[in-house]
Amino acid sequence: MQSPAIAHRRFLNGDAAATTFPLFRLKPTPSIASPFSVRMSLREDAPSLAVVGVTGAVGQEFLSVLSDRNFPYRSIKMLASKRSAGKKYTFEDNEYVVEELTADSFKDVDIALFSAGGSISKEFGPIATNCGSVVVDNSSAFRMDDSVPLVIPEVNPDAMSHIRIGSGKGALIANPNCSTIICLMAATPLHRRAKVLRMVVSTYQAASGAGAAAMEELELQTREVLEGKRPTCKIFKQQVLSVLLLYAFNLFSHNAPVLPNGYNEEEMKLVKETRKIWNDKDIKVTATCIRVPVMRAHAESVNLQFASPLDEDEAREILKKAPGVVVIDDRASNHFPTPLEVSNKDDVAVGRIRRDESQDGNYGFIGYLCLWGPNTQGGCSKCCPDCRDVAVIQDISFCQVNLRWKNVWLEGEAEDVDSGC
Ligand SMILES: NC(=O)C1=CN([C@@H]2O[C@H](COP(=O)(O)OP(=O)(O)OC[C@H]3O[C@@H](n4cnc5c(N)ncnc54)[C@H](OP(=O)(O)O)[C@@H]3O)[C@@H](O)[C@H]2O)C=CC1
Ligand SMILES: N[C@@H](CC(=O)OP(=O)(O)O)C(=O)O
Repeated sequence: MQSPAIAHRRFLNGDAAATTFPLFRLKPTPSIASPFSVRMSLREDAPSLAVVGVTGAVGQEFLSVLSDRNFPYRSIKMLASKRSAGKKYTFEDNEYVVEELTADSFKDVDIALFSAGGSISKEFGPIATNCGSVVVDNSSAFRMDDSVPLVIPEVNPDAMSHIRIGSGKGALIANPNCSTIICLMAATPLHRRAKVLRMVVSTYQAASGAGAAAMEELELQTREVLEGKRPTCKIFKQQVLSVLLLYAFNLFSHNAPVLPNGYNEEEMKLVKETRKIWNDKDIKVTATCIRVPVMRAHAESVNLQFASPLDEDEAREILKKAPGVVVIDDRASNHFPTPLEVSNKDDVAVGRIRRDESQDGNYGFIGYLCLWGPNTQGGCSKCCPDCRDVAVIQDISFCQVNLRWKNVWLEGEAEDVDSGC
């Protein structure tokens, strides 16, 4: 049996020889470059970037999206732990050496994309902003900090409208949890029309959300089980007793720690982050998060209760027009979103759209969402030279690389600020 290509490896294995991008591409329809298209990503007038956690699943996805979007940059620093220092990657025909992340890493860095875990963000995020970098942080470290915007570009871009890249003034932008992003990408357009009072979410989360090691373990365990071998279990453990969990051919409650109220942290992120992003402390949200043996692309069932009636057909039309959302909802052929179908696609796919018959009138709605990784809706990361919208990277699913910073880059003159670096 041939090994399925795991896209997170596309820049990995760079130890000895430089790795050429891309090792694996899962894009169903490879784009055919127009004879007139000119790659303009590497350019002197573009921001300098740093990717913190570049060797990880999310970091690799950052690189992939930067490349796919033709994101403009004048330089990229590839940063990871001491373990990875010295690894070489080839990205867009240039060779890079992974550097150890240190307090000196952010000199002259305009945009720092962080995906090395919460503790690294807590330690190095402020260092980077003091150096004048705009940090897009994928961890949960600053999400609930009142002074830090928690942004889904399609939902609440205004929350970061005051931030300017290249101004010399650093800033932090937090990326929501992947399950929150998926849910709100679809629920927000409906919320704007009929006001959501209550939301019940059940998730089916892929291995990718747990990092590169979990993806590798799922693949390995699957092989071992099929070959009749004892499966290797290292990644997922039960809380307290540390009993190891078999992931292949199984599913279990999300591996995030369970809190005293019985919810796990992943579930409570959905609750708290929704309130912050919608700026609505009264919104009622309840969630159940489950890890399923799918390599990538999270799925969710979302049940909404509205303040005003909303007709099913109108809901479908709203979703069809929603930025970053695609409707796959063919009842006749039982064709709805699947993780495999959305893998490597940009949009949140929504299907199973139907009135909730357990609620009176048209006040209830059920949908099923599926999403993989990068989500840029009409993002200007294509970067025509006069384009003033620049993509923003944000993390969706395991990468949630959804870079759409409205009017952040190329706006205003850089101020002469002493960054202290
Ligand atoms: N917003 C969201 O929904 C999601 C956010 N995330 C965030 O991204 C983080 C990374 O996820 P993922 O890529 O899946 O994890 P991986 O385990 O695949 O990668 C971890 C990365 O962090 C780096 N790292 C670890 N320790 C250090 C250190 N001391 N100094 C510098 N770099 C270090 C690793 O480098 P090395 O290879 O050298 O060890 C590696 O590049 C998560 O911890 C989470 O905070 C992840 C998934 C979803
Ligand atoms: N949401 C990821 C875990 C994660 O990294 O979440 P967060 O970004 O909130 O730390 C998952 O699928 O498990």
